[in-house]
Amino acid sequence: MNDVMIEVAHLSHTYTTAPVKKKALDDVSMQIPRGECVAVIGFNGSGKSTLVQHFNGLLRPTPGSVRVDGVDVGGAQVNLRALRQKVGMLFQFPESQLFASTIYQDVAFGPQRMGLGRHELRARVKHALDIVGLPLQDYGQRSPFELSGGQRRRVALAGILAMTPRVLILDEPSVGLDGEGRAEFYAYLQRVRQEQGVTTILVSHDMAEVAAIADGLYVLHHGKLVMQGTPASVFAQSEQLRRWDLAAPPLHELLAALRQRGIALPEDVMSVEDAFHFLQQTQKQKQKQLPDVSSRS
Ligand SMILES: Nc1ncnc2c1ncn2[C@@H]1O[C@H](COP(=O)(O)OP(=O)(O)OP(=O)(O)O)[C@@H](O)[C@H]1O
Repeated sequence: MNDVMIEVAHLSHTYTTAPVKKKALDDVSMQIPRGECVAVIGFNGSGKSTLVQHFNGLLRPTPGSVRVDGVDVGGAQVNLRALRQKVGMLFQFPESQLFASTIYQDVAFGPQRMGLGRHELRARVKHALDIVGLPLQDYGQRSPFELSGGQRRRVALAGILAMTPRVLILDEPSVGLDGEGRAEFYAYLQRVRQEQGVTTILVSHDMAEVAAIADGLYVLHHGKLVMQGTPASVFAQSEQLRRWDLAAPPLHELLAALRQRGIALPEDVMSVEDAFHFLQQTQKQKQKQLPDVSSRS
């Protein structure tokens, strides 16, 4: 099996509907590995949403190409329905798109249109609601409108999971949630990744969030892909990021400042605990190397 889930080659996109033409993507090429969680970051208007809308066929690549699981999504033969089943997309404020009178009906809406039998449909809805922590027996017959914002967003996520996608795109999934709602949402997202091995693409402004969850980052600036790498390697470039109106999370700023002052923290040191452990080990090694003056008399 190919290790690349999404392959973008020389993709550009110009909106022609606005009063002035707008080049939103400019010759972007990238390869998103299968099963990883990656994040697309960049200042407002840098092209993040435009890029990910190419992954499920909402926008067609002209010029350039996008292949999802080996299939050219711009090809004349592409089956858009099958593509959207494979690539689930959670838009910003997805809870505003809930419409059915029960949570069951809402989550069942997508898979119902796939022509599944009643038992398979119910099993899928049950599994999806279990994953997001809203068990069918407790929540299935309730109205989504009785739930908190964070819970409603999880219902929307369950609606996508019930389609068993191989790729999950989340556009600013935590915007508008309070701290607890965010933490809960991300805990369930981690579970989705562990249980279903979906390739996850996150569009986010929240750098601490992406540092905590993503395996890899892609940085867009004025429609161009200007940097890519692990969160540690990208956030180590804090001066460069500032030029693109981005800021590394405070913890990474602190680690970068320590490195600049000569403390040789390895790149995989990503938390206060890691840094503390590393410094403690270094201290111990130094002490071992010192001559033991106490035994001399
Ligand atoms: N439908 C559209 N018609 C015309 N211009 C558009 C359209 N959608 C986006 N744009 C413009 O294309 C550029 C990229 O927009 P896009 O939404 O992809 O950026 P973004 O990085 O996702 O922004 P944000 O962080 O604000 O959501 C922006 O200048 C935007 O104004």
